[in-house]
Amino acid sequence: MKLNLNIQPLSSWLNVTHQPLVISGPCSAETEEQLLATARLLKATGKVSVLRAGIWKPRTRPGEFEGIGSIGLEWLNKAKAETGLPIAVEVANAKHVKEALAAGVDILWIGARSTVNPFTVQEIADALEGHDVPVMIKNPINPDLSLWVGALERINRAGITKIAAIHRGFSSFEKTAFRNQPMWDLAISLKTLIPDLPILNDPSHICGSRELLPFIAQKALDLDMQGLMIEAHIDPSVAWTDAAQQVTPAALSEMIDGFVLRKAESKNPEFTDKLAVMREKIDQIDDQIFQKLGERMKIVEQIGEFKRDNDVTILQVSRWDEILQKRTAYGSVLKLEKDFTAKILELIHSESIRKQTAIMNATKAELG
Ligand SMILES: O=C(O)C(=O)C[C@]1(C(=O)O)C=C[C@@H](O)C=C1
Repeated sequence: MKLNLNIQPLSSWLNVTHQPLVISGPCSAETEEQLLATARLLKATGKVSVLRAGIWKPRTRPGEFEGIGSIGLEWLNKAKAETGLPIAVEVANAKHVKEALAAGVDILWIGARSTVNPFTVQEIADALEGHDVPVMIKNPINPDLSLWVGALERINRAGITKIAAIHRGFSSFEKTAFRNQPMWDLAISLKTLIPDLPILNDPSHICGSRELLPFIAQKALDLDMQGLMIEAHIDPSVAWTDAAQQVTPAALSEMIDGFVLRKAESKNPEFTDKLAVMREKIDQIDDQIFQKLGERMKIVEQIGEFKRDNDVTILQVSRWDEILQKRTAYGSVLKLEKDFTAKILELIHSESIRKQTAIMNATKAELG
């Protein structure tokens, strides 16, 4: 399924001065000096297209630094005047939107803790009505694609067509090396649902620590994401917020130099010919897989009828266990990941159960 949003291509509203698009700046604007010094160095790299800074910070606990507030808009404008970089800030309510628009902020973004709440997103959307400002929408903290889509729709319905999504990872109880789980599948599903939507990646919030940044940023680029938002600070060791995930402008510049830029397609005929041959093979194999799945389901239906006529239960735990063990072992011989095999088998089993349940519950009339 595709969703129809009225979206302008990123290139029509954002001047990307260096590939890939990098939006950078401190997690928080702390002082005028810190912001200006960071902005100057970022500009000097020649690799940053937009300056970002948080001035209203949604913090988990009260009493933490909650952002420098509106004065930060003046500092951002000074940085803009000096460097020529367009400026971006996070907005979380109508008051923020009004102040940011009055200050001439070039790009607004909605944070993960706001996207999660449709009331907040609607309040922001209402405040945006009649303005032609670009808006970037981070994924909600929880892995709920509909909430993310809903937020994009609300902003789009307010008449905003310069829209992008930002993938910043998802909160989870699971303890891993990441601060927020990337769950790439969700970003891929969003792109599949709204192909015109530019999606940027925010490796800083996914990683939570600067060491992992290049790996996640490269993966995002390899997944054809259209840009990166990476936090940078003149001296991350003394940053007031998110010190572990910020990098110096020099480190950012080095990281960008290390990226391998891959294009979505190649026009080289040698490449396209070989790819076409390999894709033809994939098409044939997929046809065979579906043919076999269809055949399997026919037998599952026959078993369902047989069970119904003999009053035998649908679920057969020991048989299914036997299948799981055999197929998993065979899968690993074929170098298939255990997880992958398990997911496919689970899907097949639940479809078998669905089909047999329908057969068991069919009325005599339906059976003919
Ligand atoms: O073997 C059966 O009894 C079936 O109905 C087939 C099947 C399967 O899909 O392989 C389906 C449901 C059972 O739980 C076990 C296996």
